[in-house]
Parts: sequence; C-alpha cells; structure tokens
Amino acid sequence: MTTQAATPSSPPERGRTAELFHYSLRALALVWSTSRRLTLGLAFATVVAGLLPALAAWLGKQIVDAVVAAMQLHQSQGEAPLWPVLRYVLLEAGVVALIAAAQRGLSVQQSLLRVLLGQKVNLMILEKAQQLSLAQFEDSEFYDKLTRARREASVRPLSLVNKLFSLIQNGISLASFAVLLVHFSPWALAILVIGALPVFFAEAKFSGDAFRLFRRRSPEARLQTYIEAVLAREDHIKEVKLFGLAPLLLQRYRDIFATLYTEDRALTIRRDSWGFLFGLLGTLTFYMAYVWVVIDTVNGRVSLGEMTMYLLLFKQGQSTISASLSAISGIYEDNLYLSNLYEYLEHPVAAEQGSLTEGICPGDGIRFEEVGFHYSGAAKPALEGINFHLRPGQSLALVGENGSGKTTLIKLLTRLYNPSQGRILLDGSDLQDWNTEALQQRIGVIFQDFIRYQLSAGENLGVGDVAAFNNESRWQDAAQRGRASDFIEQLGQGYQTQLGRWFKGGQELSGGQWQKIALSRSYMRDKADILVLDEPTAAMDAAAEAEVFEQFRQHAQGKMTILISHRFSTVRSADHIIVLEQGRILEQGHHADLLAHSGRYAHLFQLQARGYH
Ligand SMILES: Nc1ncnc2c1ncn2[C@@H]1O[C@H](COP(=O)(O)OP(=O)(O)OP(=O)(O)O)[C@@H](O)[C@H]1O
Repeated sequence: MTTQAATPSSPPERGRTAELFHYSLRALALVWSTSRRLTLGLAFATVVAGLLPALAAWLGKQIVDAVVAAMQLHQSQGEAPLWPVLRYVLLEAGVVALIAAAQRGLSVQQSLLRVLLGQKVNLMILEKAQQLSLAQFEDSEFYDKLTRARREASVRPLSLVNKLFSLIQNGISLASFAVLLVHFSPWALAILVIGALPVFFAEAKFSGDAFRLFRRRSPEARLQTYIEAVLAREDHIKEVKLFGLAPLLLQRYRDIFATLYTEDRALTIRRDSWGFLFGLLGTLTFYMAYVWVVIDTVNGRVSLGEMTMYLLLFKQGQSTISASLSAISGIYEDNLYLSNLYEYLEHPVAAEQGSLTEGICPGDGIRFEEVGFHYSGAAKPALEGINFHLRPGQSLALVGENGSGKTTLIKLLTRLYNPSQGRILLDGSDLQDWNTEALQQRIGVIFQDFIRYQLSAGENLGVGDVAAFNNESRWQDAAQRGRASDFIEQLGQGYQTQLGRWFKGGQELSGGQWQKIALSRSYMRDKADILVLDEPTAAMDAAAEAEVFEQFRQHAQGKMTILISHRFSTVRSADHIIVLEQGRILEQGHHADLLAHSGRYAHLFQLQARGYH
C-alpha cells in the first residue's frame, strides 16, 4: 500500500502560502451553485451581524455618558429627565435583538446549506466513481483518495464558506471597532492586532501538520474501517465466529488505534501548548491597553462612557481578532482537505473513444488476436498470446486451473479492462471502437462473484436490464429461463419479496438460489447475443444444473456463448474448448479431439469422471 504523503506535486505540499486559499473561490462557487438564495441570505446576515456589535458598543457609551450627565443634573437641580438615558437603553435592546436575529439567520441558512451541499458533493463523488475504470478501483492509492474524499470532503466546502463569511463578518466588526477606537489611539489598535498574530501562525502551522498526518495514514484508517466491517457485518460474522477471529482482529484494531492515538496526542498537546502560550501574549497586550485606558480616564482625558466603550471594544476586538485568526487557519485547513476532493474529482478518466454500434463485418463474431494482459503491479502477465474465433451460434468453454486467466479473459471481452497486447474484434471491429452502451447491450454476463442486491427479488432480476427494471412480465420470463421462478413464487410476497438480511422483512436465499437469481438476471438482457457464464452452477445441485444447461442450450441458439466451468459434464458439450494454463492456451478443440489428444484436458476429464464412480 502506498501512502500519499510523499506526493510532491499535490497542492498542500506545493508552495503552502500560495495554495493557502486555492480552493476558497471554488468552494464559494460550489456553495453559490447549490443555492443562490441561501448564499445571498448568508452574505446579508453576515454583514448585519458584523456591523451591529460596534453600534451596540457606541450605544453603551451613550448610555453611560447620559447617566453621568443625568446624575450631575440631578445633583445640581434635584431632578433630571429619564428619557435621554432610557432611549439609548431601548435602542441598545433593539440592537441586541437584531444581533440575535442575524446570528439565528446565519445558523438557519448554514444548516440548510450544509444538508444541500452534503448531498451535492456526495452525488459528485458517486457520479465521478461511475466514470472510473475497474483498474482505478483496484488501485489502492486511488482507492485511498476516494475514501478520503468521501470521509471528509462533503462537509468541508460549507465549512470553508462559513469561515470565509465569518472572516468577513469579523473584518466588518473590526473595521467598525477601529473607527471608534482610533479616537483613543491608533497605537492601541496596532498593539491589539500584533498581540494576536502569533496565535494565527501557530494555528496555520498545526492545521497543516494535522492534514499531512490525516493524509499519510489514510491506509491505516481504511484498514480500521475494513476490520469494523468484518467484525460487524452479517455476511462476515459467520466465519468470524467459527474461526474465532474476533480477538485477533480486535487486537489489530487496537494496535492501529494505539499508533494513531500516539500521533494524535502528540499533535494535540503541541498545538494546544503553543496556542496557550501565544494566547497569553494576546491577553497581555489586551491588559496593557486596559491599563492605558484606565490611566487616561483617571486623568480625565476620556469620559466614563468612552472608557466603558473602549474596554468593550478592546475585549470584543480581541475576541473578534482571535475568531478571525482561527477562521483563517480553519480556511487553510479546509483548503487542504478540499484538495483531496478536487484531486479525486479531477482524476483523469479515459475519454470514451468508440462510437460504433455495429461492426464492419456483421456476423463475424468474436476474434481474439494475440491478446495479452498484465495487471498493474503483477509479476507476470495474466494472459498471453490468446487467439481464437467464435462465430454466432457457437459455444466456447474455458477450462483451466485456478488463476489460469479465465475470468480475466471475460473481463477483457466485456471491456472492463483493455488488452495490454493484441486486439479483440467483435463483428470485425476492435472492441475499443465500439460505443460502450451498444457493446454492453450485446453481452449478457454473470460473474462468479455476482452481486446479491439487497433489493426485491424482482428488482434483483431487473438490474440485468435497466430499461426493464420494473417490468414484471420480463422478470417472470427471465426467472423461468433461469429456473428461479419456482422458488420466487413461493416467497412470502413473490417477486416483491425483499431479499437479503440488511433491510426489514428481508428473506435470505441459499447459495444455489442466489445463483439462479444471477443466471435469470443475465436472461433479462434479451437482445444480447453473447452470453457469458462464469461458473454459473457451482452452487447448484445436480438436477438444477442439468436443467439450467438444457435451458441455456435452448436460449443460446444462434447466439455466442462462453462458459467457464470446472465441471466437465457441462464443458464437454461445447463446440469449442480452450484449456488455459498460466495465461496461455495449452490445448483447444472439440471434446472428442481433446480426449484423443490425451493431454491435460483428457487427464483432468478422466480424473473427474473417476470421481463420479
Ligand atoms: N484484479 C487483479 N489484480 C491483479 N491480479 C489479478 C487480479 N485478478 C486476477 N489476478 C491474477 O491474474 C491471474 C488470473 O486470474 P483469473 O481470475 O483470470 O483466474 P481464473 O482462471 O478465472 O481463476 P479461477 O478458476 O480461480 O476463477 C491470477 O494469477 C490472479 O492472481
């Protein structure tokens, strides 16, 4: 497994300062495209929430000064009107209510945007996943990228935008505080800003460290998620119990956690210790300014009301500055995490090249010409020098020991992978020149590791042809051919019965029954003239297998069929048999020829035949 920490060209490692806000604009655009109304609402509430605190502070000053003036009047004349004081109190109450409304407006709009944006980003991630090739999914490095994107990135864009807005809000507040404070002393303002700077630099540095840590250990995090799945999923728990795997896996889980926790702890302690020290510096500067104002008040340079206002401004100014600074470091952190999302979304996908919906030589069938394939990272090729020609109406059987390349050959034919050497022709045209959809329409395939969808029985068939996903008569037809109709009709709600154990009322099936479902699924594709069955009957009883093949033969008339099976009783009737060994064709021909040849096929056939006696 490769970690990503060493990727030198990825945005976070490249010129950190330059990349600091690299994704802010994109995140803003994303939020804007999610909901213009909410984004505008957020911006408006931000400006209002930014301006009002300074107004409240100024009103506070007016109140104190009005009180002092009223007290003096009361002392000299024995009475003083209350209204000049109370009007400011009323106004301040109104402003405080407005601040609360603006804050509430912010949080409501943020909550709504969070939901909308979460959905949007998740859809972007899932849609992108559909454009990727099978090989990309099998690449552990890439898979890490996908996992990281899914785990973190869906909340990050909004978090980034919220912090941007909070920065703007704090900026507006600070500017308005500055307008009021500058009357006291521009130096006091400068001192407050400088005092808060170290916290920011520390925060920015530690956010970067946290991100790099997160990125470096994503393989471990993935392993943890995998162990959780093995220990807690219904389809794994059987083996876990019987093999007594739980203590071993739990120990591994604990070990991974212990390593991760040690790193986390070290970072948290460092981050908070420095944060505390630099925070003290900020507090110190604040109290210096405090002393200054107090002295000036005692000396009569500023009024009592002004002193109240300055102290409030200092206090609020300081918390606004630290809020802005943590917003900036948060923006930095979100930018780093977003780089994951965009790296994933921008991962190149092979452009769809082919456009053919018909070959240049219709009716020619399938030709493999010197086809070879090498899995990336594998020591040796999985297939080499494969040549054969399969015509419409013919059946081909692939035999060979485990790992000889049978399934790989099917994956090439279905274009899940492209050959590393040679070419595959369908009706005279290279598979790569075919339009993917047209090609897929022609091929009905079930793999040995077919999917047991946690859907209804009917839908489990419907997935075989999305155009007929809900078509009940097509389900019945396919189920009859795949020999699944009998048991489906006996299920509590027939074709509507929920299958599997994941959802309420789900009905679990036996291995053979699932296989019949998968086989029927391949019959849904009724326009397909290439039928591929990769060990379709391994879990079926002998009677069911015989029945399935009888049906298959009838259905397959005029079509091309490719069958992978370890059972020679089914292989023998194929028109053409290819024996694979270590990715190469060892022998090929009819059953009778191959027996007469007395090679590997004959040997294996006799071995199995003996087993039946
Ligand atoms: N996704 C993959 N990545 C790398 N190597 C693979 C992958 N899938 C299969 N292989 C390797 O390619 C070779 C051929 O595998 P393949 O699945 O085609 O064999 P098979 O003949 O279908 O085997 P079986 O009878 O066990 O199903 C094996 O050596 C296997 O280890």
